[in-house]
Amino acid sequence: MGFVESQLTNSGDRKFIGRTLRLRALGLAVGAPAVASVLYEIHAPTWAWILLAVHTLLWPYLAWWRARRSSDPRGKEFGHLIFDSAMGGAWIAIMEFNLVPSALLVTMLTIDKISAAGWRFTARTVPAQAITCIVVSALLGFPVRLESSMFVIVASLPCMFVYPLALSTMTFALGYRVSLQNRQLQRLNRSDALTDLPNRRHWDEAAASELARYLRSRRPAVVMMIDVDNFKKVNDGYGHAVGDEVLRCVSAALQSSLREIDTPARYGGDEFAVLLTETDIRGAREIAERIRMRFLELRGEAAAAQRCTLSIGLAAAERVMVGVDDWVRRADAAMYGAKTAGGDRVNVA
Ligand SMILES: Nc1nc2c(ncn2[C@@H]2O[C@H](COP(=O)(O)OP(=O)(O)OP(=O)(O)O)[C@@H](O)[C@H]2O)c(=O)[nH]1
Repeated sequence: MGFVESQLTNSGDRKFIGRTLRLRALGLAVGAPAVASVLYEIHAPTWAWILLAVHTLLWPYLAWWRARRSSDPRGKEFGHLIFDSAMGGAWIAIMEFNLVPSALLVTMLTIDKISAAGWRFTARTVPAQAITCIVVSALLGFPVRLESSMFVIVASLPCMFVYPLALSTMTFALGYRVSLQNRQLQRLNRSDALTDLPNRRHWDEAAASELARYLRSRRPAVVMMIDVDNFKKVNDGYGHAVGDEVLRCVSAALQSSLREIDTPARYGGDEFAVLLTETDIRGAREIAERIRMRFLELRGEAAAAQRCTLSIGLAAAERVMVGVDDWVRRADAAMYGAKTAGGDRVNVA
């Protein structure tokens, strides 16, 4: 497993465990009064009270400690969830199947498992719950008292309200976090890490829809291809880090010279592309000159020493174009024209 994957898995594990541990502590805190009210009514023996105290106060911390120490915390926590179900079964038997708290316990334990690991895992916990319930009930002589007094119902109220509210709040927070992460991933997928400009894939999509719009409405649009002159010399003479800085300068020159509606992109290596919407060639030439001059101001000493400049080619959208490739090819040819004429200039297809 790679470093990034293992980091993701670790952080996913931590979140999963944090969530199940919080739910366990809360479930036990709100469930304990309901169980205690039944123990009080049936004059339960001391061992039952001690078990309730240990289970409520110590078990959440013990589970947390065991999960933290384990090399497979997620697997450990799945084991703890099965133990929770088993204990649920034991408490139902000890409470002599008192209707309201028993039903609440089964419901809480079931939704808890479904939200943590889905139906398949939940089904696996059922035998544990059923077996402990039967065994403990048999040990106690199968006592059954199905009804619930008002006292027990009132003691069960926190469990009825607090737990579902907490669970739905946590589920919402989880969904919200996932949607934020998805948006972030989408953004990363569409941008270039070095320059923070859109990447080629994003730009190609934008150019394709702009060309379709031009063919329908005839509203002008221009593609600008930009290549850095003598870039290799900066890389070779000063190292890639300085080369990277020059590429960031191109990005800064673009961002400070373009309008909101234009789409710049890192097209690859030291080549950049810009989609200028609602712009004719005359306007595009002005913008290109602005970018060229701005880069000269920003480029830094190393780039200046190596005469690092911009060669820019422009091509307006035309009816004969069959696709974006055609459009880019023309702008590229214009850009090479600028380069062969000495660089540091703007050339129109
Ligand atoms: N620092 C840096 N260099 C890169 C990156 N991507 C590509 N390059 C380098 O950019 C250079 C581009 O090569 P050329 O286009 O031949 O360089 P040039 O000196 O500008 O050549 P002309 O365009 O003919 O002027 C290569 O040396 C690549 O290794 C990058 O992300 N960072």
